[in-house]
Amino acid sequence: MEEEDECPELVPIKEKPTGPTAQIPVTIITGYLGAGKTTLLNYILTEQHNKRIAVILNEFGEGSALEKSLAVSQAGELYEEWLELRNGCLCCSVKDNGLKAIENLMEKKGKFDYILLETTGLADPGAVASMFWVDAELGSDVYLDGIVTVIDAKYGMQHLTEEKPEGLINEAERQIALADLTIINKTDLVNESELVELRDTVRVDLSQVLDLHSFDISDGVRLAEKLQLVKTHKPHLDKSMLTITFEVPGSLSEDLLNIFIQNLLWEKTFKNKAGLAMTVIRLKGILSVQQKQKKVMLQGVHELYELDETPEFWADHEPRINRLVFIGRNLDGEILKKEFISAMSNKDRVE
Ligand SMILES: Nc1nc2c(ncn2[C@@H]2O[C@H](COP(=O)(O)OP(=O)(O)OP(=O)(O)O)[C@@H](O)[C@H]2O)c(=O)[nH]1
Repeated sequence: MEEEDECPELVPIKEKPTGPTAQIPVTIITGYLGAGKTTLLNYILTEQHNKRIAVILNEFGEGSALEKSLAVSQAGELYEEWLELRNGCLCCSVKDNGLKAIENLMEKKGKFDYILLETTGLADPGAVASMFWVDAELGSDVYLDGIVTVIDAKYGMQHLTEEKPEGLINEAERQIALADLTIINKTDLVNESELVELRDTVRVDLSQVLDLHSFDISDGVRLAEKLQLVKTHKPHLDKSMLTITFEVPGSLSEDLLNIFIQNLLWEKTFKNKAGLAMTVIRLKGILSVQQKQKKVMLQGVHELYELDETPEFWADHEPRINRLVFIGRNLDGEILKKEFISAMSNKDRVE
């Protein structure tokens, strides 16, 4: 056949096979803390009915168990299987585990049409992506299809322009620089000129990597080299960013809860032992609120927060336990927990 004449007889292993043995595309979904990655995932999972989609989460540090349950309670049965990639911080050492997790998943559940991998808000997607090209050499079942970066229209500029301490990279910037596709989310929270400003900034950022993409096409440079070009030797974790989680039993007064959250997010009233104000960038919780039969979800991003009843009832004998996750700077878990308990017992005591 004519086509066969044109093809070399031996197909290199890195060529994508087609047909039933085709590799499974992996899309990395990245974006800063609270940008809307999970919201996007839920949307994709709801929209795509005829595909088997596996979702893999790489959550940050100790918060993983709770974050997992938060996502599950949002998406219900859509998720076929949960994988907690142990190290939390994928960008450092989860490399092997990440692929292993995918392989285990496929072993257990059969092949998927698509894999979505949500990184943590503080991840360097370059490190996540690199695990796929390393494995591509070994003839993996999966290949990296693209990196999608979700940007928060309201806080994206702030994240991008944040001055990092010497030697640290700005995660938000890197997430955008490595994106194949950027999605500006939460446009309802900004006006037209704020949106234009962000769009222009992101475009400028993108132009810095457009060369890499074109290089990619003209010279057949693969992702490996592309990543090499944008590789940084700087340490990529901002150690001042901490995750605090704690649990407090009882049912909370909604009024006192609002006061506590506002003091924390708006007034920045609480200080750590060094006297520095605790700054929370991301806040999540599953709470028991007085007079509410259903679990209440707390979601906070910088100064914005919402308390929403979930569809899930507290079971009859289920202990009412409030679980909270705080991600931010200058946080002290002990002090924060003490402040929380004290704020909640201010008037209506925590039962
Ligand atoms: N106003 C508004 N809020 C949104 C939109 N998309 C998401 N949110 C809210 O933003 C908050 C964070 O959304 P998530 O999807 O959990 O963000 P995330 O990027 O997965 O968060 P992390 O994984 O913790 O980094 C939630 O309270 C969402 O309801 C939007 O388009 N408009």
